[in-house]
Amino acid sequence: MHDDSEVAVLRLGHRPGRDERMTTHVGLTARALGADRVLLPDNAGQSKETVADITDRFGGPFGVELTDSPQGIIRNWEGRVVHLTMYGERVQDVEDEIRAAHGDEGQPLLVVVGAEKVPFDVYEEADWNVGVTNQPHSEVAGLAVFLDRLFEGRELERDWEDADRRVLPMETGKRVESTDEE
Ligand SMILES: C[S@@+](CC[C@H](N)C(=O)[O-])C[C@H]1O[C@@H](n2cnc3c(N)ncnc32)[C@H](O)[C@@H]1O
Repeated sequence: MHDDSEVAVLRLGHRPGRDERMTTHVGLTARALGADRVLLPDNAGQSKETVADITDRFGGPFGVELTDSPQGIIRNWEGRVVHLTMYGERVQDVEDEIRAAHGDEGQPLLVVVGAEKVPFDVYEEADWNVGVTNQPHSEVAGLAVFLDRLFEGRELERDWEDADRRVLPMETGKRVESTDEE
């Protein structure tokens, strides 16, 4: 989140058509909840465009990239790898250790989420396989809870740079203002 070492999110797998919204939402959630960038499979170009467009309008910094070798990213990652999976260790049991590696030791963190079945190699290559509950749900939900635990809520207070527009929080109604008004 720019006050610590890097946090990148890697989306493993993307079924064109079927996963379009989910892959986009992995990117948008990574951005909104404090990751520095998201890496998407190279067949997810439309999701990349949408995330880049939101970043242009609502601010950053946030990076979105395509990769033709998601598993290569994991193998070559210079830092620690967290794989989110319902089969993993309980997030509440390992979050301190992960936070210490990232925050105190300054290790860049790669957070991996799947789509369909995740190859077993990923379970072996990850430093932590982490379950946000051990119940089946979604990569977007798992990612959101994990990032909020990692940052201990600080991501909710962040400022956005180079935004064209900003939402004014309201009890009722919707108000979006142009940042040119300042
Ligand atoms: C539809 S699930 C696929 C589940 C599949 N059985 C597997 O783990 O290989 C898609 C992704 O959501 C995430 N996910 C689902 N449930 C989760 C949980 N309880 N904790 C953490 N991540 C979860 C994982 O990243 C998973 O790869």
